[in-house]
Amino acid sequence: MPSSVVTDTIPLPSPTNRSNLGQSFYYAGQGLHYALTSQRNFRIHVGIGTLALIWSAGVHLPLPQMAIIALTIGLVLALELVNTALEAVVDLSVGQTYHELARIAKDCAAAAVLVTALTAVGVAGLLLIPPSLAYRILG
Ligand SMILES: Nc1ncnc2c1ncn2[C@@H]1O[C@H](COP(=O)(O)OP(=O)(O)OP(=O)(O)O)[C@@H](O)[C@H]1O
Repeated sequence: MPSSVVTDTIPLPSPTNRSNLGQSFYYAGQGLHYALTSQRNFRIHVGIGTLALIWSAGVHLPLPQMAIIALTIGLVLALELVNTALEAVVDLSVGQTYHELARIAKDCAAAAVLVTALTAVGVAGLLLIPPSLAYRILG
């Protein structure tokens, strides 16, 4: 967690001020903003995902295949956000102290991101390399 994050506790606003739909989108946007500004890995995944989609469009990949690639990118980004949330909760509960369960929780969450990222690379390779080679050979 970045050292700039304020971890002091303050009272929550009353539930009525937190429960409407617009506010829910606002809070989700805040989460996205936090991940984009503080998590280097999240930015890398956004960049690679964008490149994969541009590549897909460049070789005129059919829409269903493009949708599969978009789905795997979304999965990686969503898990990266869950990983960030879990890191925050672990840090909240153990602070700066070493705890074996904290290590396991963080390592497993990081492994979950890694598994989906490797899967996304495999899927993108399978779907993008053949048409890219054909595109190159046929001009
Ligand atoms: N409180 C803790 N107790 C034990 N091990 C910890 C603890 N905090 C972190 N670790 C270990 O250090 C690793 C890195 O944790 P850290 O919180 O620095 O994540 P990070 O490197 O910021 O992850 P990311 O790059 O995804 O944000 C964890 O995967 C875990 O192995």
